[in-house]
Amino acid sequence: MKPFLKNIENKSLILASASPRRQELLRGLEVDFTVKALDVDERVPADIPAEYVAAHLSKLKAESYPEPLNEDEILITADTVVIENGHILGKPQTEEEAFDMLKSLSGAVHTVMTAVTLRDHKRSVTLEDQAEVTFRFLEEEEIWHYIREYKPFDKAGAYGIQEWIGFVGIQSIQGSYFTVMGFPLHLVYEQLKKWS
Ligand SMILES: Cc1cn([C@H]2C[C@H](O)[C@@H](COP(=O)(O)OP(=O)(O)OP(=O)(O)O)O2)c(=O)[nH]c1=O
Repeated sequence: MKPFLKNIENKSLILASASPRRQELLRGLEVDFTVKALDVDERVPADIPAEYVAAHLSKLKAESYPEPLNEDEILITADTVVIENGHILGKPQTEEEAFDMLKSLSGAVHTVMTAVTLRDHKRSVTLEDQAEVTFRFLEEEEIWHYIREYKPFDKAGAYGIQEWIGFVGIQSIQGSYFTVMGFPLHLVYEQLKKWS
């Protein structure tokens, strides 16, 4: 297939992300890329307001890339946070923590923010997007089924919109599905289109 984006044909895209969802979604833009996993300490200073955390961490991931970028390379990093009542819900560490997170999201609206940073040898841009997600009321048995069968310990807020709990539990979203899943493709595409 001939890709639509011609201006980046001679570029080497590097997705610095361990997330299989981001890899799957970036493939959808008809671009070739390599994947490098980064080891970044994602603890955030307590004084950063919740709405700035995704941008902060996506920039930090881009800055942590260990090698200088060649002229033809474009680095892409991202971060997703779930904000519930002004508080960040990160990745749950235990089943109990996952249960508490999903219980707090049940029957309520929360915000998902994803930031993406694109960096080349001379510039860096961070783009942000957010979506409002409404969960219907979740029964405790439904929450436990999801945690035990799907083990959402690698997901912010303890859920994946692209999995069972998303199918049965999400009543509506306002914003991009892909932003909730962790990678706002339309923003990445628009930025790649501008860069050559
Ligand atoms: C809310 C939500 C999050 N997620 C995922 C996206 C992210 O992978 C993860 C949030 O953690 P992140 O820290 O954004 O990403 P990551 O650690 O998985 O990968 P990396 O830092 O290497 O890029 O939660 C879903 O898959 N579906 C969802 O509905």
